[in-house]
Amino acid sequence: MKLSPPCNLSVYLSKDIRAIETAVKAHAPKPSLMQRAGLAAANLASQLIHINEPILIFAGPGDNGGDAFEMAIHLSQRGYLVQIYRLNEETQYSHDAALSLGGATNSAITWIVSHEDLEQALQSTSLIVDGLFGIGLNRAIIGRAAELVNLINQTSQRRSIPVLSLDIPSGLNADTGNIFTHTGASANSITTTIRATHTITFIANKPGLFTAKGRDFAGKIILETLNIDADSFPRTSLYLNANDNVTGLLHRRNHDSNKGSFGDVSIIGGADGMCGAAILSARGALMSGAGKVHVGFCTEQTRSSMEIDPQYPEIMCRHANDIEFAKSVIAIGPGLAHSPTAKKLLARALNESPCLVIDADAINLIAQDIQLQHQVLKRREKNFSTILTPHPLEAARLLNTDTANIQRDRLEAISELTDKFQTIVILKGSGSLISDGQTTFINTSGNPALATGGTGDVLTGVCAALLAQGLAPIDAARLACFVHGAAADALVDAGTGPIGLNASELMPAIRRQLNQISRG
Ligand SMILES: NC(=O)C1=CN([C@@H]2O[C@H](COP(=O)(O)OP(=O)(O)OC[C@H]3O[C@@H](n4cnc5c(N)ncnc54)[C@H](O)[C@@H]3O)[C@@H](O)[C@H]2O)[C@@H](O)CC1
Ligand SMILES: [K+]
Repeated sequence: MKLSPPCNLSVYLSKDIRAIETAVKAHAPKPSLMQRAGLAAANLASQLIHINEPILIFAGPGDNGGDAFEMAIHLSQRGYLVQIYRLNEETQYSHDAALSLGGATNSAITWIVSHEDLEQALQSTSLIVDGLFGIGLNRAIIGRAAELVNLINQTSQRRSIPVLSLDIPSGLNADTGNIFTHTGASANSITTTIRATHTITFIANKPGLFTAKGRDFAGKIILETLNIDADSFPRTSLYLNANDNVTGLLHRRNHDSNKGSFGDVSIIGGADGMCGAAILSARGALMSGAGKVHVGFCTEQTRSSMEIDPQYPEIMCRHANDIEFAKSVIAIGPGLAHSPTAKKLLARALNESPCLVIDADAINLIAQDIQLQHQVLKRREKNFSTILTPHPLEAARLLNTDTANIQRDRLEAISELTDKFQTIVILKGSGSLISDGQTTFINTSGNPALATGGTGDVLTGVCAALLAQGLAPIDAARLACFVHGAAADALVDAGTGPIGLNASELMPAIRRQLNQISRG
């Protein structure tokens, strides 16, 4: 993969961003990063609202507030009616922020002090700017700051006006995408965060904007690298998974092809009463271009529980025992259940299948059985490819913890999973993570329409089909996640969802995405 930082898909933790800031301050101090950030934010605001419209800017006690002052200076020079509300006026500003405050004080800006004036400004403003806290936030927002956050959120919702967050929505953890939480005397947890319509993020993308709660609070994300020289960016092992870096993973097909050119996929699962999950995976594989697709049903009888998939007779139905595990890409788990037969089939797949996707009940069986875990590890020694696709609860089972602990820091969780199992892992959820243990990608497509039964089974089928078409396992996992999410996005844009979108409707849309990408 040709990706080297800085590019608009690179992602950095806040400690790395601090290091970049330090390097820039040493080598290219002028204009200051705060001045550059303020100018970039003013340019964006100018696109969001018309000249002469009022803007209400909230400035916090740190350098995020400094960015806000710089922005205010530019906007007032351009003729906007700028009003600023400062949190914590006795604060000890940094050198840069104090300079910016000085500049703002000498500009034609209205400083709001009283509660009445603030109420009035909230009623009349066309844009709210959140410069309260950035990557320096280190605890939950409480007290007056929390009141302001709630006022901002309520006003923007009631009046349908945009909220532009500077760097990151105040309250969001830039590294994890979680909201800082405070447990008060009543033991009730307080979580307070700005719900932005736009976030202009400075220097580099932060993971917290794209995973966990980030996508719900950041709105549209605009990256401003502030003209920082490429040499100031360290190497990163964290990237976004987006259209720009998945295009090209799936090649245009040669005319001189046959069904053998695109590989065989066999889905192992569909125990009695759970055929649907395996069928959805098989259809997902078929619609994603696999040459031949089998389902091996894991039933207690010797015969397959279904003779045929009536809607897609192309899918060949067998008993799982009749599948040749070494000869096709195997996806095991959807509807597999926990029977002794299921366990035997999983042990066989781990031992024999060079290319394996492990999902659902197969993950749960592995979580409960140390012997199966050893078998997963042995696959690496044999140079076999393996993709594990847990959702947060399955991930928690694999790591002997609970879902909250997985979601607390999803990047840390996926790193533990790749370390423990030495496989490629897709940690599903908002901002799915994909990692091979060396490089981690945060998926940027998808929406809540995917939060319905069966979509995970489809994803498994898509992964398997892409492996069967010869993609490297990490590329298959990345492309599968991207098209799965992009298909849901396209359907929602067309009005099919988010409410009521189902897994079956997703598959034709995935097929369209794959065809677009292979042409692109
Ligand atoms: N350092 C730099 O060179 C640059 C910084 N920039 C901006 O500066 C931001 C980081 O600035 P800072 O490190 O000053 O941090 P912040 O502006 O995020 O705020 C931290 C300040 O708030 C206080 N604080 C933290 N949590 C609090 C809470 N829950 N309630 C009340 N007070 C709390 C801290 O004690 C500190 O004074 C970035 O996000 C970005 O917006 C940009 O100007 C680009 C350059
Ligand atoms: K902010």
